[in-house]
Amino acid sequence: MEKQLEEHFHEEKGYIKGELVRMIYQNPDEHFSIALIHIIDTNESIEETEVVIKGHFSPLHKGEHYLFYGKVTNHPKFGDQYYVEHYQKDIPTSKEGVVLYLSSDLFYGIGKRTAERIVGVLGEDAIQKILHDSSVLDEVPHLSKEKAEQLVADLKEHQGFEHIVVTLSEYGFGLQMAQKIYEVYKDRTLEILQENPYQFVFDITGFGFKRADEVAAKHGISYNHPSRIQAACLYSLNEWSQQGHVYAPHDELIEQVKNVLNTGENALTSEMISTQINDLVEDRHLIEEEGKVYLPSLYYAETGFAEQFNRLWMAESMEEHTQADIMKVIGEIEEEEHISYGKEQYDAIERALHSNLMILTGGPGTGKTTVIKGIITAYAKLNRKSLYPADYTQDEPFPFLLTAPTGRAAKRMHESTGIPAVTIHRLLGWNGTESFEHDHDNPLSGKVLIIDEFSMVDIWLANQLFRAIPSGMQVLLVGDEDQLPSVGPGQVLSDLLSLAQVPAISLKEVYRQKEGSKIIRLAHDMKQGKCEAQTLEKAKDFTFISCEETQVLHVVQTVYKRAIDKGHTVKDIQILAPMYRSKLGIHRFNEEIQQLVNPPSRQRREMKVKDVTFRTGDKVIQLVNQAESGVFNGDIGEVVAIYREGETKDQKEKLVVLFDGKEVEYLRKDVSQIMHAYCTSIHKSQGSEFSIVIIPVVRSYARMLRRNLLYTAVTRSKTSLILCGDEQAFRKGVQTVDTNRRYTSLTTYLQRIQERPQGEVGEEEELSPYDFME
Ligand SMILES: Nc1ncnc2c1ncn2[C@@H]1O[C@H](COP(=O)(O)OP(=O)(O)OP(=O)(O)O)[C@@H](O)[C@H]1O
Repeated sequence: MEKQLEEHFHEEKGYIKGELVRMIYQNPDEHFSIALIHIIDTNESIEETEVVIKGHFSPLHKGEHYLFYGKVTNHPKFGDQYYVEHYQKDIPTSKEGVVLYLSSDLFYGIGKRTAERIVGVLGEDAIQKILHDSSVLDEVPHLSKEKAEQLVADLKEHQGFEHIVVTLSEYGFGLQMAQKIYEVYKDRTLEILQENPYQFVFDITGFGFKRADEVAAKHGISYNHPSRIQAACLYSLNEWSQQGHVYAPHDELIEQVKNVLNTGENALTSEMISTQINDLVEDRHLIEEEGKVYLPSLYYAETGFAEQFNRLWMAESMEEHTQADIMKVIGEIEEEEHISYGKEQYDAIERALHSNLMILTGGPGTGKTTVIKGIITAYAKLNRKSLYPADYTQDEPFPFLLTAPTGRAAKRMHESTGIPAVTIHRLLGWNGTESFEHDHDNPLSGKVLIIDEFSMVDIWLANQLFRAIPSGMQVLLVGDEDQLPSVGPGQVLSDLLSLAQVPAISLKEVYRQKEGSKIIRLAHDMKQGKCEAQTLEKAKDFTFISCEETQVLHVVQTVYKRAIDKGHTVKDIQILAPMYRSKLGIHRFNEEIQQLVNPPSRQRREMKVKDVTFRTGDKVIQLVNQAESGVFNGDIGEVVAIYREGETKDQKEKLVVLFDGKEVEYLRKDVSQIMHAYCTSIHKSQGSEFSIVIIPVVRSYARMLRRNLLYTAVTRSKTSLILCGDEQAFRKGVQTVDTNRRYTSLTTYLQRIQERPQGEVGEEEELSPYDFME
C-alpha cells in the first residue's frame, strides 16, 4: 500500500527524499515544525544540497530517511523553502536496509543478530507486519517477551503517527481530521478504521455518517451490519438535535434513519432499525421513554432542568414584606425616577418581590428594563441594601446577579441598570472545556438573580445554570417569547410559559412608541401578523426601499455609504441577512462592504485564510465561546493588528482583534473562530442592538422568511431601520408563523413532578449533560 502510494506520489507530485540536519522549530500541539534537511534525492528544481522545510510533521529523527511531498516556495529573505503537504518515513525495503534500521540506535536492545533473525522470519516487510499485528514476533526465535514489547513500543513511537496519518490520508482524511482521530484512538486507530469505522461517528465530533460509510464500503462491511445501523441512528438523532429537538419520536427516527442509510433496493425493514435502537437503549447510548428517543446528554439536561426549576419554584418563601411596605417603596421609586409605572409594570415589580421564581416577558419598549431596575431598587430599599458593589465584602457578597447568554446582551444590561452583568458562562465560571466552577456542590452566592434574553438559553445551559442556583435565591427570567428560539436544543422559555401555573407576567403596553418610534410599532404589528401598506410607510426612523432583487446589493451599499458619510461608524451599522451562501448571502455582503469601507491599502496588513482576506480595520464576529480569552459567541470586534511569522516571539503568524477594550490573539489555525461582521446572520444578532440596521428581504430567501425571524431582525434596531427588496416577500414572511414546534418534553416532566406526592423527590442526578459532551 505504502509503495503504491509512494509511486503514485512520485509520478504526480514533487518530492524530496532527505535526512534531518537539525530541527529549527517545533510545536508539538499542532505538529507544526520547521527543519533543515539534507537532500538525498528530489525531482524538484532545488539547486542547494540543503533546504528548509515547513509544515505539519512530528519531530524528525537524525539518521532516518524521509520522503516529503509538497511545494517549493520562495521566501523573500531566506530563499527557497519547501512547504510540506504530506510526508512519510522512507521505510527501508531491502532486507539489509531493514536490518540496519532495526539495529540502529532507535531501537533499544536490538542488535544486528536479533535484527537479522527478525528479518529472516518476517521478511523485508517486517516493519509493516509488526505494526499490523505484533504477535508475529512470537515466531522469531530467541526474542524475549520484554524485548519484543520494547521493539513494538519503539516502532509505534517512531512509525505510529506518520504511518497512521499516511494511511488515513489514503482514505481521503485531511491532516486535521487525521490528527483528531489519532488523538482519540492513538495506535488503535487503524484497527478501528478497518474493523468498525462506524465507531468514529460515536467518538469523534464532526465525523459524519457518510464518511464512515465510505470507509466501511472499502472493507466490505455489509449494508445491514448492526454497527452501520446503530451509527446511522446516533447520527440521525444528532442531526435532529441540531435542528433544536430534544428527542425524536421512535417511528420518526426510524424514517430518518432509513433516509440516512439509503440502501436503495436492499431495503432495511423498520423492525431491523427498531431492534438496533433498542440495543442502543440497552447499552445506554440512547434513552427511550414512552416512545421518545433521546441522546443521554439531552435527556439528563431536560429532566435535570425540570427538577431544578421545580426545586427553586417550590422553595420556602423568603422573608415576606407587607403589601404596605412594598407599595411604599414603589411609590418612593416612582417619585425619585419621575415615572409612573403602568399597571402591568407595577404588578410585575410587586410579584417579583415576593416570588421565588418569576418570568417577565414583553416586546421591545414595553419596559422590561424599567421593571428590572424597579425590582432591584425596591429590593434594595426593602432590605436596606446598597446598590454599590464596593460596599460589600467577601462575607456579605453583592446580592444582585445579572446575567445574559451573550456578551453584548450582558453589556446592555449593565449599561441600562448600572449594575454589573456578565454572560451566563462567566457567571458559572466556565473553564473552556467541560466543567463549570459553580454547580450544585458549589452554588452561586447572592440573593437575586436576573437572567435577560432567556429565549436564547438552550436546555443544556438552562440546566447547568439552574443546578448552580441555591434554593432561596430569587430568580427572574426575562425574555421576549416572540423572538427566535435558542440555537441549541429546546425551547425553554416558551415551554415554561405554556404552563399556566408558572408565575409569569407579560408586559403588553408599549412605552417607547409614545416617543414616536415607528420601529417599535412595526414590531408590535408584526407580532400580530399585521403588515398593511400603512405599516410599511416611511417614517423618521424607518424606510422600506422597494427594489428588484438584482438591485438590492447596490442599494445596501449606497445606504451603508451614506450612513458612513453622515459620520456613523461601521460599529453603528449592521446588515442582517438570513442566509450565508446565496447571491445575496452574508458572505457576499461582507465581501462587498469590506471592499467599500476597508479596501486593500498599503497601510493595512492582510491575512488570507482559505478564500477570505482579513485586513486590519475589519469588523469581525466571534463564532464560538472561548473562555480562556474571555470572548464569546456573538461578540463583535475589530482587527487591530496582523503579525507575520518572523515578527512574533514564538515565530507564529497572528491576528489580533479588539473586543470592547480587550485584545485577543488568534493563530492562523484559529482564525476560523471569527468571520467578517459587516453583515451577520439574524440568529447571531440575537441579544444585540445596533443604531442602524439594514435588512435585505428578497424572494430567494423565501424558505427562511418567518415571522419570528423577521421580528428578531427588526427589533435589533435602535434608531434607524432600513428594509430593502420585495415588500411582498416581507409581508409573506410576517404572515408565516413558524409551526415547526420542537420536540421537547419539559412541560411533561414539570407536570409530572408537580403531580408527584409532596415530599417525594426525584432521583438525585449526579450526571451533568457535559459528562456526555466533548
Ligand atoms: N411607565 C413608564 N412611563 C414612561 N416611560 C416608560 C415607562 N416604562 C418604560 N418607559 C420608557 O419606555 C422606553 C422603553 O423602556 P425599556 O427600555 O424599559 O423597555 P424594554 O422592554 O427593556 O425595551 P427593549 O427590549 O427594547 O430594550 C424607555 O425610554 C423607558 O424610559
